[in-house]
Parts: sequence; C-alpha cells; structure tokens
Amino acid sequence: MKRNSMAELMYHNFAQAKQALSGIEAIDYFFAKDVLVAVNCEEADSVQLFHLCAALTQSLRQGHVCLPINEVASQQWLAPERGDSVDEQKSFQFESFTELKALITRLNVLPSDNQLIVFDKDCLYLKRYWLFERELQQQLGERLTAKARYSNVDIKACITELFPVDDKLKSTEVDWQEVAVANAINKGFAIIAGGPGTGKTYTVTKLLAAIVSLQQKTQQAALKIALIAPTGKAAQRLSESIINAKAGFTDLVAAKVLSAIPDEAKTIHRLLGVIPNQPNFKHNENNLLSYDVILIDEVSMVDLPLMTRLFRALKPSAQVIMLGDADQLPSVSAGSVLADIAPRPHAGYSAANSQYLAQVCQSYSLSPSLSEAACQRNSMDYLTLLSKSRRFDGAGGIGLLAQAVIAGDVKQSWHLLSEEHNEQLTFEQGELKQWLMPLVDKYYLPLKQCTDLAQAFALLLKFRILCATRKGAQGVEEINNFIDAMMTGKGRQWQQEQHNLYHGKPIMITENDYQLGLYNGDIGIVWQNEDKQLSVYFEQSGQGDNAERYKRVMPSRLPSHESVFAMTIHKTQGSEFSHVAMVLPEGAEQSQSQQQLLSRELLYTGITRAKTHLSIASDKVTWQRSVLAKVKRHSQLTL
Ligand SMILES: Nc1ncnc2c1ncn2[C@@H]1O[C@H](COP(=O)(O)OP(=O)(O)OP(=O)(O)O)[C@@H](O)[C@H]1O
Repeated sequence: MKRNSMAELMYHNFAQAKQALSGIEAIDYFFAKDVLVAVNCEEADSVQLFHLCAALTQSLRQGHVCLPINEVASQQWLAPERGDSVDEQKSFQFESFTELKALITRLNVLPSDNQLIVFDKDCLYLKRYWLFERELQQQLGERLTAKARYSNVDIKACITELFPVDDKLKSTEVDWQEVAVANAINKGFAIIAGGPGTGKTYTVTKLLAAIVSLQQKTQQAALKIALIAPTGKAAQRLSESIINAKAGFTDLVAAKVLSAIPDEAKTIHRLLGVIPNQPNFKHNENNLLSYDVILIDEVSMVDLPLMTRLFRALKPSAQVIMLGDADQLPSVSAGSVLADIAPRPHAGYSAANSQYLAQVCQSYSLSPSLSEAACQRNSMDYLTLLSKSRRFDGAGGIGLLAQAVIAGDVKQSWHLLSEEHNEQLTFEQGELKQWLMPLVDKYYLPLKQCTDLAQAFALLLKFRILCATRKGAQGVEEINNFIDAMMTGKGRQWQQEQHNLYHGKPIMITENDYQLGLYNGDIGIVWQNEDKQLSVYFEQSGQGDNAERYKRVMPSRLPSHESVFAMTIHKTQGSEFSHVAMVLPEGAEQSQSQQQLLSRELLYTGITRAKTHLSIASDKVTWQRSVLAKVKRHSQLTL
C-alpha cells in the first residue's frame, strides 16, 4: 500500500478527511484538529498525532477509557473489511511503537491545566477520563485503608447468629456467603460479585443486618443507609429482593434491626440529584451526601464518569458495598469499572485477612491452599466471589450454558444448545416468525384482554424477546413491527398508522424526561380506562396501592418511545424474565458493526436474564464467533 504523503493527510476540512479515511467521524476530526492547534509540534509529528487523537476519540466511542499506543502502532488504522471493495487507501499507516512513543515523549504531553490529552504508562487519554480514572482509584484506595470499626469478638458473635451451623449437616465446604459478610463488614469498601442467583442480595441483606446490629449495640446514632442501582428497573428489582430477603430473616434477625434496613432503592442519578441537561449533580464534593452506608447493585452497568461522580459525593467515612456480576456486558459508556477491580480468578487474600476470616467465620479455615493464596502480593481482600447458584440447579441447562459461554467453550456450549436435550433450553431452527408466533399468542396477546394493571405488569415479566441488534431481519425493530401487526391484527399496514397505541401495548421510553420523571429504559403499558381514554402507566419502585404504584402519563405527553416486545440485550441488563427468547443475527447477514457487537459477554448477559426457560435462535457460525469474542475495554484502573 502506498504510504500517505504528509500533504494528503493535512485535510482541509472534515469532508476531505472522510474521503481519505473510511469510518472517521466528525468528533474524531475536530478533536484531533483542536489538539494540533493546542500542541506545538513539527509538521512531521503532526500527521501521526492527528491520527492518534482521532483514534483516541474513536476508542472512547467504543467504550475504552484510553488508547494503549501498542493497539495502533504499525497498524493500518480504519482499514476496510477484508474482501470489501472500499478503496484500500482509505486508511492510515501508524508508525511503530518505538516511534510513536518517541513522538509523544517529544511532545511532552503532561497533565497541565490546559492540556487536552495525557500520556500515561504508554496509554493516550483524553485528560477528562485520565482525571476520572485517577480520582476513582484514589477514592477506592482511601476507603481500603479505612480503620476497622468493630472488634473481631463482636463480629464473630454476630456472624455466628446470622449463619447458624446445623451440627447434623456440618459441611467441610467454605460458605462464601458467610465469608462475604465477614469480609465486608469491617472495611470501608467491599465487593460481593457473582453470577445470577448466587445470593448476592440475600448475603448483603445479612451484611446490612450485621452492620445495623453492631451499630445498635454500640448505641451510636442510627446509620443512614442508601440502596442504589444504575437504572430504574434495577432499583426496583433490588427493592423487591431486599424486601423478600428481610421477610425470610424474621426468625434470625431482631425486628428493630430489620426495620432499620430500608426497603426502597433508588437510581444513582436520583440519589445524586440530576440537574437537567448538565453532566454534574446537585450532590458533589461541595455538597456531600449524608449516608453512612451505600449499597450499589448491578455495578457492571455503571460507567467510569458516573462512578467517579458518585464517590466524589460520598463522605470519606461512608462504607461502600458493591454488588455485581463482572461477566456481564460492561457499561454502555466508557469503562468497565467492575471487571477492572473484580478480576477473575481471585488473586487470593493477604495473610492478615485470611487469619481474620478464619477467626470470625465458622466455615473458613486456613487450609494449606488458602494460606498459599494468602501469600499473594496482589491480594484482593476487598473482594468475595460467590459462585454457587441458588436459582439454577447445577444440572439446569441455563446455568450450564452460561458457564460454558463465559468460559469461551465453543464446543460444549454449542453441544448444550443444539444437541443435548434439556428442559430449560430450546434450540429454535425454523423460520423466525413461525416459531415466535406461538410465543406471542401465549405471552403477549393476553395483554390485550387483561383488565388488571398489576396482572398486566406481571405478565410482562413472564417473557421477553432479546436481540443482539436493532436493525436487520433478526433485529428489535423488525420483530417489534411484526408483533405490533399481530397484536392489532392489521398486518403490515399498521406501520402507516399515526396513532399506534392500543390497550395492552408495552412501550419503552428512549430518552430522559426530567420533568415527567421518565427515563431512558422505563417500561410502561398503554391502558384504556373506564372513560375509554388511553393512558400509559409506569410502575414506580416501592410498595403501595395502585394510586402510588403507577405513574399515569397521557399519550400526548410521552417522550420518545418504542414497542418493547423485543429489546436489545444491552438494554435488558438488570432485568429478568421467566422465559427469554434470544435471537442472534444470521452469519451471512452480519455487517462489521454487528459482528463487533457479538461477544461471549453479550450471550452470557442474554442467557442469564432467563429464570426458567430459554429459547435461542442462532446459526453455528454466529454462535462460534460470539463465544470466541471477549469484550476488552482498555483502562488502567486497578486496586
Ligand atoms: N444461603 C441460602 N439459603 C437459602 N436460599 C438462598 C440462599 N442464598 C440465596 N438464596 C435464595 O436464592 C435466590 C437468589 O438469591 P438472590 O436474589 O440473593 O441472588 P442474587 O445473586 O442477588 O441474584 P440476581 O442475579 O437476581 O441479582 C433467592 O430466592 C434467595 O432467597
């Protein structure tokens, strides 16, 4: 390939850059231009720098926090797909790693106030993201060194009460739920991570009970506890799970302790206080939240800027507990905070932490293998992994398939799906609409006849179609159109109608409306009231009678929305359904951007949304491609 000459690369405007580079976007071009203006460099360096900066903004769009220069060094950037007829010269050739590094060193890109980019440990950052990453790392580090609050004797007494050992059933297995409580109780920051149904909420409710009970014993002021999650749906599920767990502990935990654990969870945005159209919140470093204990659920969905802003608004003494599943898809925006700080396999506990756990837990002893792990220098004392699913039994197809997929085991996962008979799994091979029709009849058509709103919302939790993509024959839009047509019995002319709302139709909001209090991802049901008028109802978190439980919105006031018979796997994070039908795009039809979406984390997230039954439609090529692709987000956040 001909190396681009310098003159060709100094594009006069975006249109020229677009002509020369397939796939460059306006933001890449204008940002790179701004950096060139701000940084004083030789013309020869400016060519490489321009493209490095454009590659940096492109990688941010893909969810990375930074651009390790070895990712682009000696590479052809924006190279067209193989076999594509696009002009081969529509790409750019980067210099070698050594030359790029020397160039950046010459530029001396240090984090001064007016710098747009920062170079740190061979990675190029937008300065804002470098600052976020450093601030979060510092916040977490400070909490890790927080002083222990309670004595080991008190902790042991409390844990013995919460995890009574049945002498007859005495087991030699470590009870990791017990370890998780002991491990988090005395730390300023802790993570309890595990797959679906491994008892994270069950365990954290015991942890909160232990913290409250120790606090009550010391007769200090009552603790202010906040339960939070990244989305409204996840907050609602957290509230329900905490309420259920508390109800199951009435014999084990004193009523005054249970009543001090809140029932209602809110979104992180609500806790911080949204200022419409601004990225900053009412609560920040100058207006700290007054909470003493913060429980954050579904942490895999929280991006780096939001997590940093949350920590910024917490009192230094606040105890932070994170729950999540690091195998799920990372956040939509930049970062993979949970996967970064809760890597698998666990690196082991320090000797001091192991000794502490052996002292306060009944099921944990310093076995030779554990003490070996305890010698690890990079210990992860703040992290407990739960792996035993309490929801899926070990032989259940959903759990086995999830494990095989996340382990990257193409052969086993394809065998489980396509050959092994398992009552939890159905492998769908027929024409998409043919096999979807009976499922629509069974789960969605009853919504049209339903006259009880609570029942309609309960029906909606029974089934959902999950797609990898929005576009294409197996995408969300096509499937929603098809089901809307089935629901109205109007065939495809339905699409031409303007007023496409009807009784029983489920919709999802696709933009934030702060005035109405409706947010991207909120799900409502269109409902015909006694006056024959259509309204749309949205469930609100917390309990209460119908008047409080549902928010009513007139159709004319609805922010932008779409049908939600089918939704993307990305949007479904934090939700669960009894039966899930997962539809993957066909191999032959996939564009490069669709292929980039497919990953084992995407499959795992979709699979683990199903509680009792999972139907999957996929061809072998797509399945293999997805299981082999692992999401990698570049960042340097570590603990
Ligand atoms: N040690 C236990 N003994 C009995 N039941 C348990 C135990 N741990 C968890 N469970 C039950 O298993 C189910 C799943 O637990 P829980 O909801 O806490 O899991 P989770 O990891 O929070 O799941 P999710 O994926 O929904 O976030 C609940 O019904 C819970 O009561």
